[in-house]
Amino acid sequence: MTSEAVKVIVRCRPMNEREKALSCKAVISMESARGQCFLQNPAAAGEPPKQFTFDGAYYQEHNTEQIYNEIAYPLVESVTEGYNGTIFAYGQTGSGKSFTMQGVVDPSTQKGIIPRAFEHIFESIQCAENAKFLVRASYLEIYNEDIRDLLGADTKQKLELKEHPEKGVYVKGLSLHTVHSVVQCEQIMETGWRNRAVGYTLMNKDSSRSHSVFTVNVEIYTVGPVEIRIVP
Ligand SMILES: Nc1ncnc2c1ncn2[C@@H]1O[C@H](COP(=O)(O)OP(=O)(O)OP(=O)(O)O)[C@@H](O)[C@H]1O
Repeated sequence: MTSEAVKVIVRCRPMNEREKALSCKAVISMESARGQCFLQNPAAAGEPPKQFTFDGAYYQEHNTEQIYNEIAYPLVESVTEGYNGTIFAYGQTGSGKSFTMQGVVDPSTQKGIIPRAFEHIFESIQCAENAKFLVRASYLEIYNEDIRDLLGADTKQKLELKEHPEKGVYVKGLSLHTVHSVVQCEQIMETGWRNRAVGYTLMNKDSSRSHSVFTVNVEIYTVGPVEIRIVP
């Protein structure tokens, strides 16, 4: 387990074509080894930059493989051991949340955190001795305060947020899909992705315009001394 319960990292993407065409200047610089990020006010060039420190600072040349290995790997590893974990991407439209979480196939170093987590989980399952696993996935979207099941029979139907005294907060009626392989996980991710509300913003022509939560639920049945750990 890592020492801290919550880690915060920052990632800066390269300029897009629109920003290049407008001759935009980068106001961010980073000292990645120290997790430091510097913001220069372009209207006050003489002033020292504002400085922020994170658990990780990833600049334009860094890729998702590095971010996964350094940040996500220990968290996903702990999930395969029976703990809960969440990876949460936050940022304005066009900042690269989908690029980091979902990623691209080419180059392979930029494959997203979600497909990397699939591979990681199924590799752990293959290596595990004396344990059986049940892996299920769900994918929901929050758009204009409404919750929709991206993998449900009716993806337009609004679902309700409920609270259970033992289970905690949950979405009533959200479908759970049993998956047996990385390929099945990828298919589910693609299906859900196609059902998301997309649109155009000035910053991003393929903006998702919504929040989404992809959950992998791993149940571990240890064979031998009776022990069952359920990871929602
Ligand atoms: N690290 C990166 N390297 C190269 N291209 C990137 C990087 N991050 C983002 N991009 C590109 O920038 C564009 C916007 O990224 P993305 O769609 O991931 O933003 P987003 O934060 O998910 O936006 P929205 O909230 O509008 O859905 C995409 O074309 C994506 O390919």
